[in-house]
Amino acid sequence: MQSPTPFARIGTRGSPLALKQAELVRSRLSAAHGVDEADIDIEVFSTGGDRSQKENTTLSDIGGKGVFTREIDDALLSGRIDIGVHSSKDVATAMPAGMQLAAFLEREDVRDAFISVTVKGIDNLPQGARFGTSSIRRAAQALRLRPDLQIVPFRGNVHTRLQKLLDGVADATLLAMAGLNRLGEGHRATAVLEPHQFMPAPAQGAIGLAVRADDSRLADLVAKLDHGPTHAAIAAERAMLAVLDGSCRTPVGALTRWEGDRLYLEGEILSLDGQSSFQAQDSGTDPEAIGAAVGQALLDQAGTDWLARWAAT
Ligand SMILES: NCc1[nH]cc(CCC(=O)O)c1CC(=O)O
Repeated sequence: MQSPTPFARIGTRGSPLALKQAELVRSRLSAAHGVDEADIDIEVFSTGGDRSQKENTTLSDIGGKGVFTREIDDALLSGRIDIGVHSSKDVATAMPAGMQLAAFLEREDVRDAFISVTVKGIDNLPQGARFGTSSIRRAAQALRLRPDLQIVPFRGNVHTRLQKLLDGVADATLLAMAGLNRLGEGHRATAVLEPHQFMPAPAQGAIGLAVRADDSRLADLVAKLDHGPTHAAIAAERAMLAVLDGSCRTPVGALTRWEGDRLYLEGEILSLDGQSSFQAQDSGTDPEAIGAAVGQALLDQAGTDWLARWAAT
């Protein structure tokens, strides 16, 4: 039911995971501000990333930056909605002028899950097994351990991918634990992967709230939902990604942890076949500075022409 004068209008994609996340944000907003959930509208948008799901395209094919957010960004900037709810890992580092990721809910499990209906782990896959993923990061990480694997394109929402496994389209896949948990499907994980071997995507597992940069009412509204440690970690990971071009054409992993007040960031870039990789790490108290330093250290090792040599075309 659309309220005539909603307290806030939330914009989201329409996948089951995106809707769950939007509903979570609505319930948090309602609790934080003492308003009825019925006074918070959820508006669903189809993004370019959603429309290309049926094709055998990788995310780098469909243009990368902003492909899962553009329609929601436009609605935010035009004032049709007040808050864009995103999986932060799908948000390009270069955001449109006039908007910002202002708040982050507490992060879910950052790790990737290995899922198979036939084997217990990646080591148990038979020679030349079909590994379903359209993520160049996950493909590179899997190929690093198992260069014999045959990577097969695997798109669609979480349930579609789980069904494809049951249908035998691939022998195994990787999915974010965060998405599985939010959908109540965490039990589908065959194994949770060690996050240094399978470093998560920068900002994986964190719901981000985008608002218009000039709107202080909205900034205050979402500030109550912000989880400080998550916000700082995402800032560091995204700052690292920004130095590394910020596109999804290159396999990039990031992992943060706290030791007291000190934030540690580890970063990794891989060649598409996973046979070359570079790692760097730094720590400190300024998230943006840590991220920039790790990104630069990775670039220094890989050489300035790394993107041309390693990027998906
Ligand atoms: N690109 C799709 C996407 N975007 C965010 C998540 C998972 C949830 C999250 O990272 O917050 C997923 C699915 C997946 O990678 O398994």
